[in-house]
Amino acid sequence: MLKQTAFSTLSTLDPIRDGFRAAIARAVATFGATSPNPSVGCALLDSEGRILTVGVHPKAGQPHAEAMALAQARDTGVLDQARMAIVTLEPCNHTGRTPPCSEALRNSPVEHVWIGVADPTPQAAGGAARLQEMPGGRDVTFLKDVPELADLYRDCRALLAPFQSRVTRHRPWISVKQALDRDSSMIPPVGQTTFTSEASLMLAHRLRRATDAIITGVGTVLADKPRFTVRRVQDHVGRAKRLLVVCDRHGRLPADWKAEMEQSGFDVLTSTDLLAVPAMLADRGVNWAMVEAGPALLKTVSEAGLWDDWLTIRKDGDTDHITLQSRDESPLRLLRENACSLES
Ligand SMILES: NC(=O)C1=CN([C@@H]2O[C@H](COP(=O)(O)OP(=O)(O)OC[C@H]3O[C@@H](n4cnc5c(N)ncnc54)[C@H](OP(=O)(O)O)[C@@H]3O)[C@@H](O)[C@H]2O)C=CC1
Ligand SMILES: Nc1c(N[C@@H]2O[C@H](COP(=O)(O)O)[C@@H](O)[C@H]2O)[nH]c(=O)[nH]c1=O
Repeated sequence: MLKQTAFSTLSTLDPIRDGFRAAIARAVATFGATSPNPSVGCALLDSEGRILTVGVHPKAGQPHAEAMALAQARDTGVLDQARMAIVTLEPCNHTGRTPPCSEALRNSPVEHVWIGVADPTPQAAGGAARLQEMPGGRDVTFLKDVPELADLYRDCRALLAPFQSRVTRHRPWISVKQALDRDSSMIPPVGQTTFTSEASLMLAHRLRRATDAIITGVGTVLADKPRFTVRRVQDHVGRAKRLLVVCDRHGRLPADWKAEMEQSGFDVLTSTDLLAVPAMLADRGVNWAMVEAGPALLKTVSEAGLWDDWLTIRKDGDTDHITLQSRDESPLRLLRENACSLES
């Protein structure tokens, strides 16, 4: 049952749940497009809990999710019906590249703001307090205070995890994707660079789309001459250049392959020290990086605890057996669970 407020006409949390689900699903599709900013979604609901519109932050420098949702509602003539805003991240309270979302919501008919997670940056935090400030204050509820919506709180943390990782740990969220053949070998048959199923490759390409950087080893480059492009799913239109870090201690990286990769939209960097790569990527605004490397580099990644989630795709008959080792707030779990929203 909802806490009764002067304006609350809802008798269940279902519309709030649906609003968060829609905002999260749409925001998941922006993974890989927003860095150095986070992926954020905002749903506007009317007094009956019907979703009026869902907005996302499409790209750094463009409007935030709240501003997008309010603009969409205005453009479609439903803004005056908006009573609740559901945002996966606390509305910002500062003038950055765009004006504060706390003010935009205060200037709207929205009476109640539901917030997924608090903003982890000191510059942007304070939006909830500003929304509640009298006179003209709005009701604010944080998901962490609603035990019935704990699953959505977890999903909002997963949505923010790449950004949160960069700003609080100065390293991107790091996802490993490892394909294993039936005999547990990572080495593809002669003449091939991959051996997993079409569905698994689709997931691998979704992960490429969602991440800002790929970390690989020079052994993989020499063996496979991989393309590392996003092919099986539609990539973000006009996305920033993706980074490719090749761990290479002895300058073995072929110059012609590097030039080809740069032509196909990568910024290619080399590193002689894998352990220094996370901070180097964070310096460049990378929120989420994936590792596509052979057994030698993966051994160090594992031993150094340099990963946040680890996807193992094991060939198993005609299908593959996929396991994900991760913490609660894994964005890769969220990506898998919301796969259909990526194709829309
Ligand atoms: N199944 C799968 O998921 C995948 C399979 N593969 C397969 O793996 C094989 C290649 O594996 P492998 O030879 O192990 O290649 P890797 O991609 O693991 O690259 C190994 C190289 O990385 C460099 N390196 C290792 N540790 C560090 C470190 N701490 N800092 C900096 N550089 C480091 C070393 O370069 P240096 O020699 O300069 O010291 C080493 O030779 C290929 O057959 C490929 O097809 C590749 C990717 C994924
Ligand atoms: N073998 C293997 C993978 N291997 C990774 O994919 C790279 C090839 O990428 P591309 O050139 O873009 O097709 C290869 O070099 C290695 O990094 N990936 C998988 O999803 N499944 C697989 O079975």
